[in-house]
Amino acid sequence: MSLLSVRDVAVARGGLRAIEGVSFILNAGSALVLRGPNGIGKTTLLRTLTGLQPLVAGTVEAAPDAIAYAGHSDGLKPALTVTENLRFWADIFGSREIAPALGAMNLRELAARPAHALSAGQKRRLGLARLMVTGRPVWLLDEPTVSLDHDSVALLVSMLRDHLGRGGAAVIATHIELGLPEAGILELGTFRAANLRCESRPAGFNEAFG
Ligand SMILES: Nc1ncnc2c1ncn2[C@@H]1O[C@H](COP(=O)(O)OP(=O)(O)OP(=O)(O)O)[C@@H](O)[C@H]1O
Repeated sequence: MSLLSVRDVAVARGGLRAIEGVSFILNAGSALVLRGPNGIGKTTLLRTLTGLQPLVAGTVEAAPDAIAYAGHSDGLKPALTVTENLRFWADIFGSREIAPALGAMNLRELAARPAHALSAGQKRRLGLARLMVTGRPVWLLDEPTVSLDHDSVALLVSMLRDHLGRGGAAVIATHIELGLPEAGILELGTFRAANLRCESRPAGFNEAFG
């Protein structure tokens, strides 16, 4: 089942076209890693897919309220504790429980600590745990490993795998090797990008279709 369909998309930032010709289909259980040099337009593409800025060209199809975005900012409420932050977002998204999210990113021991008193990596873990309480199937992640130590990157990958295993999907912009070999890879170059179809398959599944 296709969760996100991106066809011949072009995006722009600051009035300048960043990239164009981006096409991929993301099916349930699949992940796509966006790669490319600084400034090529990975953030711009994710922001556009999320709906934070308009498309320059092309089409993006996803079910209503299917997308959860984790950008560079963790989007935390500094005065609220870890638990209260997750409860806040759970209430917004209509989720019932936050315990799995606390566990997934190893936040139980920090549950009562205000977000302003967390380290950078701990804040990032909380920001990522928020994805789980959205209940949304398509996660768009912009440099999710920033500030994370080795063990926390492993937690993120484990959380991603669980999400994919439950029929979710993810697009991840990252400069590091995540250790998620089942993910497709989209290399972004100036004004062009490879076309991909990402399906739920056990191993690497890059497949050109355009
Ligand atoms: N607020 C802004 N106003 C104008 N131009 C911007 C703005 N933010 C980014 N840009 C420009 O848009 C282009 C794409 O930036 P973008 O942040 O999407 O790149 P990126 O691939 O995510 O980079 P990085 O790997 O450094 O995170 C760059 O040339 C950048 O200078």
